[in-house]
Amino acid sequence: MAGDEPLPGDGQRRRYLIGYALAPKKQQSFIQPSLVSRAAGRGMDLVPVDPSRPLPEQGPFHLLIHKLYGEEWRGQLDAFSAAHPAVPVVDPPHAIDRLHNRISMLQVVSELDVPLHAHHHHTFGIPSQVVVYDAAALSDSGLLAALRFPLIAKPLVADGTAKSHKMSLVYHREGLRKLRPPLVLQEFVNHGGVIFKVYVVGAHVTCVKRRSLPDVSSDVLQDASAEGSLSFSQVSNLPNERTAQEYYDDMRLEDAIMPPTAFINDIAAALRRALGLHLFNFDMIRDARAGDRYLVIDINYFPGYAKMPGYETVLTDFFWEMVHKDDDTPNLNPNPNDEDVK
Ligand SMILES: Nc1ncnc2c1ncn2[C@@H]1O[C@H](COP(=O)(O)OP(=O)(O)OP(=O)(O)O)[C@@H](O)[C@H]1O
Ligand SMILES: O=P(O)(O)O[C@H]1[C@H](O)[C@@H](O)[C@H](OP(=O)(O)O)[C@@H](OP(=O)(O)O)[C@H]1O
Ligand SMILES: [Mg+2]
Ligand SMILES: [Mg+2]
Repeated sequence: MAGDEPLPGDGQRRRYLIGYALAPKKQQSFIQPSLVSRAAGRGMDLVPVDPSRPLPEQGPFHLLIHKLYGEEWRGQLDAFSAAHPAVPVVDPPHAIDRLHNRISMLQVVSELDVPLHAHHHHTFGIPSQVVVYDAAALSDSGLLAALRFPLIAKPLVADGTAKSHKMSLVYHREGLRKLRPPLVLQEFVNHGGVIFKVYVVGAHVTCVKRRSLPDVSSDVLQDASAEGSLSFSQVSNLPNERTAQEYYDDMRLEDAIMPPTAFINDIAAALRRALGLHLFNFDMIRDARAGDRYLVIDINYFPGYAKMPGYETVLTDFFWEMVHKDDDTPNLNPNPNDEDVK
């Protein structure tokens, strides 16, 4: 079995097998040779899991990481956990489910318990939003009364498909007609064209700045002849081609001041506890109307970690912690003859 074979010159060291079950695109971006070799250097072998084959035929694993959906896969994971309760599965499907709906995703943020007194005048929350299940509701003025234009229309379901990332910026009521429910209508909040992406890997937290949508001026909102809406997709993930406007945006990106580290860390830790997840990121914007107020607008399961600085080290440390979770003496060399799965 691959994971039980000692490497040449590594005879004294126990090896650990980490199974990953990822869609081909995710596998390509996440499983970089630099990550594989760093993990291997610490005794952990990353091996692909074939979701179409029974898990017991593969492994034995000391840790499973995954970003796959569907009943069949879920059944596989449930059976695996029942047979090997001590082997961590990162993360439990029921906990990931909450991030597949843009209402339940942000509900967690509104219920977070973070001791804000520790952060002076920094506060956080979510933008005002309503869920729309059918087209008739789009002309219900009662439903929209609680919201101020411009709005962002987001597909209710966030399941990783291209469709789930297709958004529209809606300037006035007329622009609502083109929309296809089920969706979330969320207030667009001006934030200086910069978002803060906070990557969480277990206890590790990294915040990076990314380009976002530019602010909407009151002129645009008052221009009745302008288009009622504008469609876009994954603005914070666009390729690096630069127009003149984008050069300008990048200058603003460099100038943008990061939120205080302790503030971000406290939100991340509280989210991690509330969600019961180890691997996710969240997007935060700074409300331009109230300088120290931050709004969480999106949470993603198992995001593009390869874009995070130093991802190999961070992920390798995380894997190490997970495979040694139940050890009494985590930093000592384990018994080389102990080949059992924990
Ligand atoms: N309420 C808002 N106010 C202002 N800008 C917003 C708001 N919501 C979203 N945006 C902008 O739209 C972008 C896309 O929104 P969101 O992050 O919800 O979509 P997503 O497709 O889930 O993104 P990701 O690729 O991170 O999964 C954000 O990165 C941000 O630039
Ligand atoms: O399409 P789904 O399964 O929802 O996942 C995406 C997330 O929504 C994005 O947030 C990831 O990009 P960022 O890591 O830049 O947030 C994005 O990263 P990737 O495209 O590099 O894998 C994806 O993880
Ligand atoms: Mg986002
Ligand atoms: Mg998202």
